[in-house]
Amino acid sequence: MALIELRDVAKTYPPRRRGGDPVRAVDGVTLDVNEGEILGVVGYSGAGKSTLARLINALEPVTRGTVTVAGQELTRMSEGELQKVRRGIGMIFQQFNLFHSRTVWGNIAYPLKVAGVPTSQHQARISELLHFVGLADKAHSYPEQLSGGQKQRVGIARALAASPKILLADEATSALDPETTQDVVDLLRRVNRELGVTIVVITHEMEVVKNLAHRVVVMENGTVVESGSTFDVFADPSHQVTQRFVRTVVDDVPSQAVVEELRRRHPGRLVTVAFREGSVSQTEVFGELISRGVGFQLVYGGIEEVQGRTFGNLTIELTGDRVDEAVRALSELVAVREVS
Ligand SMILES: Nc1ncnc2c1ncn2[C@@H]1O[C@H](COP(=O)(O)OP(=O)(O)OP(=O)(O)O)[C@@H](O)[C@H]1O
Repeated sequence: MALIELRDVAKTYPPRRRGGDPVRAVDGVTLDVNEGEILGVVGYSGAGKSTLARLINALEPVTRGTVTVAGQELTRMSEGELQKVRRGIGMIFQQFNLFHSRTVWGNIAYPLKVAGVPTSQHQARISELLHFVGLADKAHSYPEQLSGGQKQRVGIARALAASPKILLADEATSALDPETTQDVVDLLRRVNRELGVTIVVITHEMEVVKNLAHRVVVMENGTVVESGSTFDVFADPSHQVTQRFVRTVVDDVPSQAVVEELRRRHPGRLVTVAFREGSVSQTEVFGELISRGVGFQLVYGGIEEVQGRTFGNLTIELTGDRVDEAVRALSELVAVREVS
């Protein structure tokens, strides 16, 4: 059984205007989050990602369907039981949501108090958390004295204070620069690997998903339009929304404007060849060309690495007498697209 299970979950809000239509923020989502995994939830603004997070951590009731966390179905729980579930789920946010009038120490102590951890145990726990997030020297600083990345580290320490099994990260890196984002991504990976915390990462940043998530779901208009392993989603995005997201970080297929430029400079036959680690190697593909005396030149594309496996699209200009025969042979081995 998955740690989090959503079955046909819907959340509808009342119309924004009198006489308007109800807002279907989440509209029939079924998904599992397995224990120990990092799931990326991707979608444009308004797709329903934050609403989904609020349904998972029981901040709001569903309109339809069921949410089950660690075997317990939320709709069947009393408010007291729901509070316990919420305590087992840490949250971090884009704007960090720290208490500005409290020190770093005070911010991390807060959830310990709420969880009823005796004050005598605070010192050891807070010190352990500060070391884990690399802020041992900032215990007595106030949030305004910290950088964005440091604030998010405090947010992570605070979210982990009561030892949750699940961490929900809602656009947690969206306010950070790329380098700081990578530091926070590295820290979240340690949270997952070293502490065994299951993480749901809600984001529109594909670089974060690529570097962090094991699996991805893509949302549009409250529904899941695509899901799969991070490798498969990046290597072979099928839905148009997914393709647009993936293109923000993987730009290995030439756009129409680039094709026109390539055509001007390369009179030979242009084809795009898709490579996937674990299937046919580049040596085999280029071997087919060489054995037929076909000239080739790489004119566009690149090879990416996701989850330790490589994939990519290479656009090649082919020249020589036996090009047609070579393209037929290549098509037996890999996906080949004509560039026109
Ligand atoms: N409390 C609410 N009352 C009414 N409508 C809401 C409420 N919360 C969200 N919505 C609407 O539900 C839809 C989904 O919103 P949601 O915030 O879940 O999307 P999102 O993918 O997280 O987008 P963003 O990244 O912009 O927050 C939007 O149309 C939003 O206006």
